[in-house]
Amino acid sequence: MEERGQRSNRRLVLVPCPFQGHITPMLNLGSLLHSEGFSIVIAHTNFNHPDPSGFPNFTFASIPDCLPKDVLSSGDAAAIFASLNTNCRGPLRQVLSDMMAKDGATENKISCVIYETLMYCAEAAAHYMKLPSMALRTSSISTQLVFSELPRLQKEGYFPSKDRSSKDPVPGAYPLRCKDLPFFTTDLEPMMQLIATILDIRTSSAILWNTADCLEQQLSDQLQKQYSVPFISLGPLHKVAPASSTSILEEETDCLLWLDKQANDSVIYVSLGSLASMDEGEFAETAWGLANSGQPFLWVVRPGSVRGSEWIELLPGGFKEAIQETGRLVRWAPQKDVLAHRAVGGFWTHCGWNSTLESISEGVPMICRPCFMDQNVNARYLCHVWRVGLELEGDLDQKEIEQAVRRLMVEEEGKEMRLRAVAFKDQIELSIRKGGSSHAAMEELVNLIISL
Ligand SMILES: O=c1ccn([C@@H]2O[C@H](COP(=O)(O)OP(=O)(O)O[C@H]3O[C@H](CO)[C@@H](O)[C@H](O)[C@H]3O)[C@@H](O)[C@H]2O)c(=O)[nH]1
Repeated sequence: MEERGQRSNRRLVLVPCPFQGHITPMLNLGSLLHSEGFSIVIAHTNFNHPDPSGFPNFTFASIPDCLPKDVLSSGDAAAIFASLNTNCRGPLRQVLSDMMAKDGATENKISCVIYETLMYCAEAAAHYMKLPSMALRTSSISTQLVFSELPRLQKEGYFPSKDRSSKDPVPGAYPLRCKDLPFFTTDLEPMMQLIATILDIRTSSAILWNTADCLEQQLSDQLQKQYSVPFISLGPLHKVAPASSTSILEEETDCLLWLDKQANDSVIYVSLGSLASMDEGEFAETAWGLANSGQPFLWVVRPGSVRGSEWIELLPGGFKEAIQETGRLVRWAPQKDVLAHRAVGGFWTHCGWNSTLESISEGVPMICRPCFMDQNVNARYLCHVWRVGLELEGDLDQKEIEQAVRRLMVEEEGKEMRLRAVAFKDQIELSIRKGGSSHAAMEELVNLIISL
């Protein structure tokens, strides 16, 4: 087998999708492959480009995405990804071609293009340039399995669900109920087309997953039957290859000092990730629900995440005074450090896949409040299959929030969830060590790249 020291002339071009929850796992993957001796190039869009200063060992190549402002501000995922892929196809081909021309007769060659499936134009660009490629999925295998069932469920009338609160089981999609099927905030047909494109791996040599076997092995075996290329489950990538900060927003790290002053497992951390938002009424209910729960809380209110305001202008009167002792609000937190802090005993999450993995990896149980897309599926698995979360359903109501916080943080039910979450944390730690499944997956990936 090729020695690690001989691999630096093998260049890997990584193409992330330019949103926080997608950039992070790709940069983690880059760090992992760099530690295996490969040279890493990040081919990124101008929009939301990652900060190269945290990655002195990587080369960064910019792709002009020309993403129109009105498409971006529409929040229409299908339109945004259609535009990104159409606009980036030519420039990405050019970036690859320039790199290959520069390489000339030297030994430093592109061994593989690894792209996030939402940047599917990279598969076509790599194929056109006769370069091998691999796809990285940044959401769960359970979600992909459900995505693959959507055309059938649409035909059978289960999707999109007519009643978004229906708890009727979905035939052939255990453990999902109608309300757990992915929820799209925009037109259905363009989203179905986008999903079909993501599912359709044409020329790539493997699908890489940011997941761990202790969570999704059975689902992986099931979905693998639909594909001829191997699945490689490398995650959780933030544990396997912690990269320096990949945050697009500035982290308010002094909240860690505030956490230092709190008792073990006492704080509920609240964050809806990088995209989800709430309206003014939901914001007020959340504020009072947290304040009245009696538990200390650290709440991320991302600028712009409360519709109609810049930041926290819409906080109800009297709230700031009420939480002086117990609460802390930040714009953006160092989430992984927060979840790893001994004082944090629970996480109210929107169930984005990164947040899900980051919480489970630290043994932190969750209040699950999914907003859209894959988050409903993740929430169902968290609450029903892995049993490390409780669901906060229906319209947000301060009394119900108070109750959910107490169930998770104080009551027996929450303690049992914490024990199960800690058991997953232990399994994950084993899986990333030598002899574990994610470690073995990394070796498989290295060998596959070398063999291409
Ligand atoms: O204050 C904060 C809040 C979040 N994060 C980080 O931001 C990321 C958020 O990712 P995720 O939890 O996956 O949520 P989204 O940003 O909403 O991610 C998008 O991408 C995910 C991966 O494909 C999908 O699962 C989600 O549904 C989709 O909305 C995580 O790594 C967090 O650690 C911080 O660092 N600080």
